[in-house]
Amino acid sequence: MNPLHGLYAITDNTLMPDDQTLLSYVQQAILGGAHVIQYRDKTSDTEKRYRQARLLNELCRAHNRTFVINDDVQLAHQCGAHGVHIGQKDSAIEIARQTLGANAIIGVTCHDQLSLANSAALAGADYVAFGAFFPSKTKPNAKPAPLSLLGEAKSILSCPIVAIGGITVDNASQTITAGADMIAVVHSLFAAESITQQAEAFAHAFNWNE
Ligand SMILES: Cc1ncc(COP(=O)(O)OP(=O)(O)O)c(N)n1
Ligand SMILES: Cc1nc(C(=O)O)sc1CCOP(=O)(O)O
Ligand SMILES: [Mg+2]
Repeated sequence: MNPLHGLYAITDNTLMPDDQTLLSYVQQAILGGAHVIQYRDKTSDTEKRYRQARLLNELCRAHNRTFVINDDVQLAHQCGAHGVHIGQKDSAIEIARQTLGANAIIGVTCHDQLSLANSAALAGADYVAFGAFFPSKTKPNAKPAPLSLLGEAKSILSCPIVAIGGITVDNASQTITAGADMIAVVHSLFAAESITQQAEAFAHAFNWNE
């Protein structure tokens, strides 16, 4: 299994408010074919975040899935995650690398800007993320990005490319055809009636389009 390819599932502290729901939803996503899991909890409950990050790390390791923490380099280090996803206002890539080591996976948000992706790649990012490609229920104010950006990025970057923002089963193939190696999804996956079936549908989008 390519650890940086396919469906990239991002958790949500509103849709999955307690430990049991979080673990159950993520397990269903994994069974449906999610390759990468990101723990994204925007609360300031340090104790809960540490506990949940450790639980998810165990689950992902047991299923041989890539586990990444959003924003928090120290939490990624403490819970033993494979890596961290950092935005333009989060820690610097150099700090994340120093803290997590040479083998850690460091992903970087690049919004709609190739120049940010170039800088991130030069600084050692393992993947770059662009978005938002469609209106997002999770982040309604995310700046829009054009699909053409994915093809342009593919032609100049050698690291994997993530597409994010409002991705659904219906529009996923547009991002894959345009050049995305991974599609990062919150709402359309974790608010689905059957998370496993929805993850399968996203995973199939890669088989049909590559
Ligand atoms: C895979 C992926 N791509 C982009 C983001 C957004 O990161 P950021 O801009 O730091 O915003 P927050 O997620 O922290 O609100 C992401 N988390 N994951
Ligand atoms: C966390 C995040 N970052 C974005 C960006 O554009 O950088 S869009 C987004 C939310 C993704 O959730 P959904 O799949 O529900 O739209
Ligand atoms: Mg962030």
